[in-house]
This record gives sequence, structure tokens and C-alpha cells, in this order.
Amino acid sequence: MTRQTFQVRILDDRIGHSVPFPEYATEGSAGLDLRACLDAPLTLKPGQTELIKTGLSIHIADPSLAAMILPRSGLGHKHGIVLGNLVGLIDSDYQGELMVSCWNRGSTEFTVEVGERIAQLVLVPVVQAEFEVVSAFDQSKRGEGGFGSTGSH
Ligand SMILES: O=c1ccn([C@H]2C[C@H](O)[C@@H](COP(=O)(O)OP(=O)(O)OP(=O)(O)O)O2)c(=O)[nH]1
Ligand SMILES: [Mg+2]
Repeated sequence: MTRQTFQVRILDDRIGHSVPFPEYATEGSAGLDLRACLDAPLTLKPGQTELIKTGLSIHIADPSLAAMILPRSGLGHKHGIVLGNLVGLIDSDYQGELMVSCWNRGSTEFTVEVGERIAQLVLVPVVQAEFEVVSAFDQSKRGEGGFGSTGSH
């Protein structure tokens, strides 16, 4: 198990009390569930998108890491509640509140309850690229083929 310590700030007094602090649900969980730090339940009509506070900020600090905010599969599949930005990318130097763009892509309204788990945060490794401009690449087997090029006769 890889564990690393990150600084977080609690921006809403309810975190750790009526709104639980994020935690891994099981030993093998990749994602930490993020909760809606709302003042009141929020009903999302079909097609509606709202930016929801989490009450937390994290300073990843290490440029070789980032965090991604991903949808929860149950909410997305059963209720059509996904992310307005599809995926949220948290930069290692971001120090602001973690925000979740909640999009009701379904056809019925859905009410997000105060403290409900709305998305999940995953820490991921990052490599920053340096570019070496060349006139040609060493030829690979695939070459320029893509978009379904493999397996065609
Ligand atoms: O779902 C998200 C996505 C982003 N962020 C925060 C963290 C991230 O580091 C910052 C900027 O995100 P991004 O680079 O994706 O957005 P941008 O539109 O390019 O804004 P900026 O010009 O601030 O980089 O916003 C969130 O809190 N939630
Ligand atoms: Mg950006």
C-alpha cells in the first residue's frame, strides 16, 4: 500500500462532524469520496449543472502528482449524475477549495442531499514533458495508423 501525507484545509466546520472527512471506503479503494458541502438539498433538473463545494482544499505540492475528480459509478449509471467537466484535474499547486461540477445528464430530476458523496478523488502520478523537436521518428510498427486501423483486413 502506498500512503503519502498531504496538507488539507477544512473550509467548512461541518467537515469531520455532520459531513464526514473523506476516507477510503476499503483497503483497496483508489478513490476518496467527496461530499456535497451544501447548505440545503439541491435539486438538479435534467440538463442542469451546478458547481458544488466540498469544504476542503488540498495542496498536493509535488509536481509529479495530481488528483483527478471522477464520477461515482452508481450515481452516474443509475441517476445520470456525472461531472460537468467530465473529469476534474487538480493541479499540484492548486490551493483553492475542491469543487465538483455536478451535471444531471439524465431525464429525471435528482436531489443532492447535504453531505452526499458526489464524486471521488484519485491521486495520480504525473510526468511533465520536455519536447525535443525532430524531423522524423524511428519507425514504429503502428506508424501513423489509428482510429480503428488495427484488425482491419
Ligand atoms: O473539477 C474540478 C476541476 C478543477 N478544479 C480546480 C483545481 C484545478 O487545479 C483548478 C484549475 O482547473 P483546470 O486547469 O482544469 O481549469 P482551467 O479552466 O484551465 O482554469 P485555470 O485557468 O485556473 O487553470 O481548478 C476543481 O476544484 N474541480
Ligand atoms: Mg488550467
